[in-house]
Amino acid sequence: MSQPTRRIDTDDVMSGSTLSPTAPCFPKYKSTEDRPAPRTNDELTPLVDAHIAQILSSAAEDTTDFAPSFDVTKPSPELAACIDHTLLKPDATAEQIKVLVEEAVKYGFKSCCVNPTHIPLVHSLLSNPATPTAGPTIPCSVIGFPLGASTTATKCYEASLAILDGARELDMVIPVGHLKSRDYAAVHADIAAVVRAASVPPNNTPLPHAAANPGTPPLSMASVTVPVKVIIETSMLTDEEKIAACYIAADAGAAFVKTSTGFGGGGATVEDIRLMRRAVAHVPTVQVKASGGVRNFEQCVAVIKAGAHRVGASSGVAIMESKEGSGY
Ligand SMILES: O=C[C@H](O)COP(=O)(O)O
Repeated sequence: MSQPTRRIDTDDVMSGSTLSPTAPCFPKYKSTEDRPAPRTNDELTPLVDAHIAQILSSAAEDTTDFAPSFDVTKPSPELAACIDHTLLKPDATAEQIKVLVEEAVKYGFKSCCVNPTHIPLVHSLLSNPATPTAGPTIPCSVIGFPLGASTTATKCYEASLAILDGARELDMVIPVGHLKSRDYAAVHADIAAVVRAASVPPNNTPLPHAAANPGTPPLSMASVTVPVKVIIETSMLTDEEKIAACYIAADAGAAFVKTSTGFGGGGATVEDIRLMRRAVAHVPTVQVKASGGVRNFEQCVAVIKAGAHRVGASSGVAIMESKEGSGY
């Protein structure tokens, strides 16, 4: 069943016509031609079904390991650069977020992945000249987390604010129920809208609250395109639904498909990573992120060999230090 037409359209939020005066910072399209055409269920369903059939028909052949471009026999800076150092618990304190940032800087993790409310703190700590930097760690914000069940317009607003606060990657959760209802158009529209919100054109005016946060990046001076990782919550899906979600995410402009929130009763498995890698292989720019339950070095290497380009983990330090003689 298709979702009914919304009273407040996502594009109204994005164009600032609904939420003025705070919304003018949101992306504006120069013309209607700039907007990607929405996908309909009539259009998407046969494409998704054909993709499911194709991927499942050859799944048994898929046992090959990936050969990462770096040595995975021991922890290394290259491994650290694949890890999103994550703290998403609802009771995370500012002190714990500071420790997360210190650890990320020490090991050179790719990002600090936090809830949006902590992005200003993470950004200001990472951009503080007094913080010694071991690597290019960036702030990463989750969106619609952990249920994915907020409206598309809400996710867009949350994404835009997170970017203004300094987020440079976004991990959004899909509307899982819509996927399971086979309302692929609703899932596609949800992802595509957040991807558009994450592409901020030049000459945007920062929100007043952003201006009040020291260290807020000068979005008014430059455009920024923030990669969007799409969390499909594999623990709730059949293999067919995982493939459908990956196909839709890739079509809607995702940079990554990501397994799990870590709050949905399951996490990353080698089998799911192999399946997701294959399900997005037709769009070579789309990568795979393993997250949820990756607790040590061996598990981390296993998902990387299965095809994960990125690993999200609250156990980043244990991953780097759990191997005997790791040197960390
Ligand atoms: O998105 C990342 C996950 O929340 C991390 O889950 P984890 O705590 O099991 O490592």
